[in-house]
Amino acid sequence: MDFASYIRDIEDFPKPGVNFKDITPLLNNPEALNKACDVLCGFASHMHVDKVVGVDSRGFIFAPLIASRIGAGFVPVRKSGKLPYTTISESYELEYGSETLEIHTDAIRKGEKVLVHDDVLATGGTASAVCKLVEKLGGEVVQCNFLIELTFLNGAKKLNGYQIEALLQY
Ligand SMILES: O=P(O)(O)OC[C@H]1O[C@H](OP(=O)(O)OP(=O)(O)O)[C@H](O)[C@@H]1O
Ligand SMILES: Nc1ncnc2[nH]cnc12
Repeated sequence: MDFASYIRDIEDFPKPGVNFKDITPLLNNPEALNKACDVLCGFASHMHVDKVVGVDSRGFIFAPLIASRIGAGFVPVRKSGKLPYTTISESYELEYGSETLEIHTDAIRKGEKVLVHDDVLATGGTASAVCKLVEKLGGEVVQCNFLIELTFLNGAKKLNGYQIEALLQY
């Protein structure tokens, strides 16, 4: 399937100079949505995964679908102030700003195998902050998987040592 034909480029969003990859046309098409989910699950078919961590907010679209299909639990990592129970946090820089992410302290147990999912890997700031949160709780990141990797922003370098998979690379 030509997944790239379902990704729309939006120039200068959310800031001048950023070419935003809009995934909503892919989500809007039932066949593309289902097949994209198949591929993302396929990336993890050879490994045991206890938890799939999805990143607020676009990471929440596929992460629970992947978790449900592969028989893992889903863990939301949220922007600060949104999670109600005890949290730990990490601050980071991303392609167009800076943010703080939080995770519930009881979301991952020591030794659990964790798949980190997000829609886009750009500079890698977000995903590397998520990996730090998982590891602070004693989890082992077995894969970071994305719908889209923007290779020219070198996010993979920031995730050095982690297995990275992406459905589409630009
Ligand atoms: O690799 P990076 O440079 O860190 O960028 C990638 C992150 O940027 C986007 O999230 P954003 O913070 O825009 O939030 P959203 O999902 O709520 O739109 C995207 O969904 C990733 O989480
Ligand atoms: N260029 C981009 N398009 C969509 N999401 C992003 N997150 C960070 N950079 C992005």
